[in-house]
Amino acid sequence: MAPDRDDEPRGPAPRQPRPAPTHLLRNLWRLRRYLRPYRGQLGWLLIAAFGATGAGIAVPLVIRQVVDGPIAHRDPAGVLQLGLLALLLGLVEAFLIFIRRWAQSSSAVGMETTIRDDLYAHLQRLHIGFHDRWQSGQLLSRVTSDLSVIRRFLSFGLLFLVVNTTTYLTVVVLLITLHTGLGLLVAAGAVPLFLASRRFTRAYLVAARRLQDEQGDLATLIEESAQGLRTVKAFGRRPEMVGRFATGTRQLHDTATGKGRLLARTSAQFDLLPNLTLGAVLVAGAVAVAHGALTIGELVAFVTLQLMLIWPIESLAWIIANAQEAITAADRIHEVLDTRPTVVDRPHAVALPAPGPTDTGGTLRFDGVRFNYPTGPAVLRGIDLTVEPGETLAIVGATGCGKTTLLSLVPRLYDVTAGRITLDGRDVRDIRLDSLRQRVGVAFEEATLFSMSVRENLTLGRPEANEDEVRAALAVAQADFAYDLPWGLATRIGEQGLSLSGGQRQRLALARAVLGQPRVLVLDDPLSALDVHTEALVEAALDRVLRNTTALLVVHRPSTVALADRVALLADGRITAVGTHSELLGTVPAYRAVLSATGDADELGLVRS
Ligand SMILES: Nc1ncnc2c1ncn2[C@@H]1O[C@H](COP(=O)(O)OP(=O)(O)OP(=O)(O)O)[C@@H](O)[C@H]1O
Repeated sequence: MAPDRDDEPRGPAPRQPRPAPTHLLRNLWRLRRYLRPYRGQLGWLLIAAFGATGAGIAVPLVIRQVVDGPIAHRDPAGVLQLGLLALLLGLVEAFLIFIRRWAQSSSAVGMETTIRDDLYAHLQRLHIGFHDRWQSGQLLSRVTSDLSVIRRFLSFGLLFLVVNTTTYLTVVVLLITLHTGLGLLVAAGAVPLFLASRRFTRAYLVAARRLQDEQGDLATLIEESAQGLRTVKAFGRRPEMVGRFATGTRQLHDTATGKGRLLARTSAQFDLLPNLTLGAVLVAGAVAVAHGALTIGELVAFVTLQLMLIWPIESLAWIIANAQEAITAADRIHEVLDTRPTVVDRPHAVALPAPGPTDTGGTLRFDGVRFNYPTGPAVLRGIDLTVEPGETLAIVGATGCGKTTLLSLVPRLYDVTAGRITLDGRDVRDIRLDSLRQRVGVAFEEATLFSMSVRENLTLGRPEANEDEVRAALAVAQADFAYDLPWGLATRIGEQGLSLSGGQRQRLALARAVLGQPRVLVLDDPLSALDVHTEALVEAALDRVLRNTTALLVVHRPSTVALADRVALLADGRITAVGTHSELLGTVPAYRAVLSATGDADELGLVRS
């Protein structure tokens, strides 16, 4: 529904103003494309469903024949004949129900899988800005519980809606044919049914959406506390977290109870109605039989047929509830599917030629680059900077001045708001994203590892890397410890790499960045978690890699500045000074102030000498 929501404020789950029900229905309708591959199966499903219903409806008509014919005329052979026909109809009904259920389950699960795959692929395509704003629990609940709701509706709710409505209309028409007055009495029951359904639909829609949103909030809370478990325990905040969770579950409980009560109230009304009309029909039917306006066989057939209306009417509340949940779930899913990725290939974007073995880094240039996050003030207000091929440029600046942001623009995790960044003279937006990201190796301060093997983590961006390249990358990052893990590089590391130390994670992330010698390296304080000794070893090894690579390096510690050929000072969204470390140390007091705030005087002196 919302086409692109980049302008929305950052915050908890993006919540939508309540859209009109017709608008919501459209989102459910749009999912019909997922039904297309199952057209054949669905055709069989409908034929089987209608056939089974037809066989069921025919049984009371056979009963009428039995009562008014062979039984009235004491003809045992006729009873046997019609009895066998009723049995046959019963068998046909059972067989068709089996076919329906079989077609139903395989097509519904298939559709759910396809939508889930599409949703996940779309989430991967979406820009970082989208993920900044959306709680992961809200995404998780969409990919899991919302899709299950839709599957339930497509496999049961929708089918029963069609079959039960058809059954209802067919039976009512048959009842009117059998006896107009009694038939119209039954048909009149549709009016209160319609009014109650309308009221229920409106209220249930709101409750269903609220429950789904709250489930998403709770999933976020679980995910956050699982990830931050160490912090929570270390600060002794367990009771608070348990309290927060209890508040969330209480809220969810109240909404679910309210929703359940709404359904129970309406179901009771729907249960009452067919029984009231049945009572009225029995009394009026007996009178009609007494006056000879109806045969006993017709009354038996009438009542048996009327009994067939009980399930369609009683199940109506459940079907409406299921449909409302599916409508809101489809709406929530389209909130994601309708968000267009903003960082995409431009129409004429080109792939860069494959780098040769003797290639060195390319020229990286920032040209009047400005950037602000959608909801914040300008972070970068006009950056002009050139990093020559093979040069290493360190970015130094006070905390929060925009160093990480500046680095994120190179592999296009975000796009510049104004100005441009070029690689060998070509705007990075004119380079195909996959090609650009192959050329640019990245390691951020927060080393993100996935719950897969060490090797898979290392070769994430370069699955084709061979054993020697992996070994070389691990050597640069001083991460040979990976070979000593229980299963070597095949060792599966826990979620977020939590089974490793911070320094080990950081070294693996650095190895991943340098794997395959990318032309441009973007490193955000890549050595911050290392001890002084390991840092020195990594620096020595990294120094060799950096000679052939254009590198942009965020540096907090003076010791890491040693890796850089030149340093740029970032302040107030601009580059206020560029030079060698010793030049800036001698001539720019702001530079010295920033570095002395992060490193000790000895370190400063060490680098100066
Ligand atoms: N995803 C985001 N959405 C909105 N604002 C953000 C986002 N990420 C960072 N910011 C803001 O942008 C500014 C620059 O952040 P950035 O992380 O680039 O600074 P930094 O210089 O790398 O900080 P540090 O040295 O502490 O790592 C900060 O004011 C921060 O609050």
